[in-house]
Amino acid sequence: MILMEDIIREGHPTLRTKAEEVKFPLSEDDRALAHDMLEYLINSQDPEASQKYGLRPGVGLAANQVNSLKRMFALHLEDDNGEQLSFVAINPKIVSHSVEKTYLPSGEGCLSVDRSIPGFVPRYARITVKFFTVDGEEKKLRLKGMPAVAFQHELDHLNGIMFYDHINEANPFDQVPNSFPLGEE
Ligand SMILES: CC(C)(C)[C@H](NC(=O)Nc1cc(F)cc(F)c1)C(=O)N(CC(=O)NO)CC1CCCC1
Ligand SMILES: [Zn+2]
Repeated sequence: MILMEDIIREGHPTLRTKAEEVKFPLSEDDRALAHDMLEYLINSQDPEASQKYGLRPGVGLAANQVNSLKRMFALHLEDDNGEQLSFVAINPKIVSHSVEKTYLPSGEGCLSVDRSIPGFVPRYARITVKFFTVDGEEKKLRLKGMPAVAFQHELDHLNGIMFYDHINEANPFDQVPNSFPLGEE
């Protein structure tokens, strides 16, 4: 299982390296990695397991964060209707997006960043995404709200981008045009 010591922190070069497309059919190692990443999120959100293993509760985890340059990430979070989203996205892409942007009013954090960095992180408010499941099935989803923000945060990791790269240095709480805080659509 993945523990906090397996999650690399900012300064590690892999966080700034672009990950490579995964080939199908997945190797046993790739399947195991995909499983372990989702398992981390589930464990981290389970009070007993997170307490027992000292896991920081997370809603998303990208392969770069466990020092693997494979284009895959796991998401485990509830959507705006309280539906549980739980999947591993392989070779994910944003195929279209809204003009409007949104941002978490409390700013973003990251399992690979052990400090808090104030500021709004502009994200597309609505995205249409495509990715493959571990079994090679192509999925197409339309996301908004927290799932849309998390998908973009994780996809950034696969491209070596950190959330704070998007914060306006001069005015971290700058509200970019055509944007609204999450939850206040
Ligand atoms: C870094 C951490 C703060 C643990 C963050 N959790 C999180 O944002 N939880 C959360 C936020 C809400 F607004 C509502 C809610 F229900 C739960 C997280 O898991 N990540 C995952 C990560 O670091 N992936 O690489 C960072 C988030 C920033 C935006 C989306 C994911
Ligand atoms: Zn992150």
